[in-house]
Amino acid sequence: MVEQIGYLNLSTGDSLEGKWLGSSVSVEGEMVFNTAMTGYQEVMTDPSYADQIVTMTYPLIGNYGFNDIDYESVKPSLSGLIISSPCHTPEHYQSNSSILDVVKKYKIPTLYDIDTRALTRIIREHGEVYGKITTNKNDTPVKNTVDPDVVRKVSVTKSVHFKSNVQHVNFPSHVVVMDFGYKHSITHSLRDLGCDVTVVPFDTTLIEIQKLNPDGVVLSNGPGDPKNLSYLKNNIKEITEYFPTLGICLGHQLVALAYDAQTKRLPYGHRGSNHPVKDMITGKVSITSQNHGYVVDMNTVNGSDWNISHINVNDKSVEGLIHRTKPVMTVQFHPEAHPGPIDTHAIFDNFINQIISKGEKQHA
Ligand SMILES: NC(=O)CC[C@H](N)C(=O)O
Repeated sequence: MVEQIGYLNLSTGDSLEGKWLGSSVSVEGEMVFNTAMTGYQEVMTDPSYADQIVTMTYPLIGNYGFNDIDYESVKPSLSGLIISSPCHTPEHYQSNSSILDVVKKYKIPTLYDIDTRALTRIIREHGEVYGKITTNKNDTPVKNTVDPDVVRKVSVTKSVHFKSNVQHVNFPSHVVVMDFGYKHSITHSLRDLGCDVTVVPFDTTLIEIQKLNPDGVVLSNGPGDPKNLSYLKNNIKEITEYFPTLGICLGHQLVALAYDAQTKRLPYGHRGSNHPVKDMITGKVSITSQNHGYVVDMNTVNGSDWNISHINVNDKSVEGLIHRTKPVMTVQFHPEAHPGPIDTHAIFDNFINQIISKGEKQHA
């Protein structure tokens, strides 16, 4: 195989030389890094990475291949991928393709033989970094290549219905998932607990959701700066006033914005599968899967309406909110995991318990 040289040019002025994996297609994006040691398939197919170039800090990528089960979306949305060593001889009983097959099939611009740990240090030092994968060493990236309307690119445009995976459950549960770029594991988790699920476009109104007659609503994860969706504030607030609601990641940030809290950019994001989070009610610390560049600013949360339910142990940022009177809870981390530990999977059980026990008070 003839190895073709490619460059990752950064808005910091740095240029890193690597080799193209698959075809040499130039692309720009926001530089982010993920520290998970496994789960590259789930990371590459999580729609929250749209418009971003993802650097995997773990050096060997592709060693257990790709399978049909672990796709988190229909197709990858990330702009580009940066790795150290691709494995061309995967070993796993479920594997049916290699990293090279996948980046070729989905035309993901990818460079390898890059010192991803050195690159991560640059991102950590500068915080907001944009990059261009290119064959031209002198091609400089444009500042901020994240489309303010990026969620529209990954959301469904028509609703999709899924049946529960469980035959006999003793409660009727139909959950609407508002799709800001949802990971399939969120719907799998709900269906495994006995819920029928309808995934609806991100801008579906309360009235349209009421016509579907769900028992609860989940606001999904998704890409971009949550403030770009501030125009949905009133609709999201109305939904939380009417239905038991669970917000996950972007969904959590949007509920906070709907109640006049503010979000802010983290210095370089939390992306990986070993982020410790403390449950402020039980005191228990769980290891969580995370992928976010923004957080809710603790000082702007209205304490008379909301309790902070979870805190990040490392940087003390807000990781969860629970409404004092309404059945509304939100988490910044990923209870559905994929990749990462399932320590916080009970968040879904809590949500279903909220649906069951909400009584009449929400519509009053
Ligand atoms: N995974 C997500 O939902 C990410 C939320 C948001 N785009 C952020 O980066 O903070």
